[in-house]
Amino acid sequence: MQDTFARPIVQIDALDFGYGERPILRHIDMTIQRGQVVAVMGASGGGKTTLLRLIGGQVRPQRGSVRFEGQDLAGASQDQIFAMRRRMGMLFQFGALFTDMSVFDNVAFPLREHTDLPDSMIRDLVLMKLNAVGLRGARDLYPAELSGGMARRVAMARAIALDPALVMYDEPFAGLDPISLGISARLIRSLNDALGLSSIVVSHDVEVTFDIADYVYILGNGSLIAHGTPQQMRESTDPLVHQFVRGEPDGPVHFHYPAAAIGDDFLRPDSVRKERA
Ligand SMILES: Nc1ncnc2c1ncn2[C@@H]1O[C@H](COP(=O)(O)OP(=O)(O)OP(=O)(O)O)[C@@H](O)[C@H]1O
Repeated sequence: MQDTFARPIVQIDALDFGYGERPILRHIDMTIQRGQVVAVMGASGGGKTTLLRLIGGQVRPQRGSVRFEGQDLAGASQDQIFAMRRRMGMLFQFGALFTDMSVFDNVAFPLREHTDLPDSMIRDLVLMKLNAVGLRGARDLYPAELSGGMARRVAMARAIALDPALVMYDEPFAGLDPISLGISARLIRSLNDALGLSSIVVSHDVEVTFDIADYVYILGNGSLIAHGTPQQMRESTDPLVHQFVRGEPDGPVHFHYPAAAIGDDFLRPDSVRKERA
């Protein structure tokens, strides 16, 4: 019993992954401890969403392993992967609610899809989840009638509908105003603690994410460049971490994708003529 609680919910070892020939993630080691909110951060296109897809078993590593609750996804059958996925709640970028369904039906959807529970029990479970995100009273509204922050909270209620062990949030704060952003962040933390979940939050918002995270992994150029507590990240003297934490435009990570010198691309009609010839 002791071991079950001590064992990390997700363990990633020496993982390499690429789409086709193109490497995306290199030699990733990561541990998500039970009960924690863990942030995965880093520059756009760095492979954060891909990492969530690897944990969800939607794609498989080329090398290394991903274990969920001790079970290696690589050796798992499709049925075992489906069973594992039922223990994971996912909230994708912008929540993606079904627009033709009410708030109630959106949250009921995974329960109707994955269980044989009677309607009366589904009703109670949906109202409990909506209550947890403060929207029990909004059950009959449709997504078009919700603010961005409310829609995000409905998506959270749906992500926890099946009582998952792990919830993965992909950019949960994207496009939210500062107040809704603060509410969503506090909610991720309080749902995690009240329901005994473990959470992974992919986000670009350093301040708010550091506020709620127990541990942070920072990805850069496909590799892990740093990990530690938010405090350790803030105090880091590593120039990459420093640039990331402070959102500085200049530093080891360049704003421009590698390109020819500006003088070679502009202001030289002769070179344009040469290219066209
Ligand atoms: N299905 C796919 N097939 C091929 N390449 C893909 C696929 N999905 C993503 N990529 C590429 O993999 C790289 C990593 O993408 P990913 O979405 O994981 O990054 P990210 O860190 O989540 O980015 P962002 O912060 O902008 O959402 C990107 O260059 C992207 O173009």
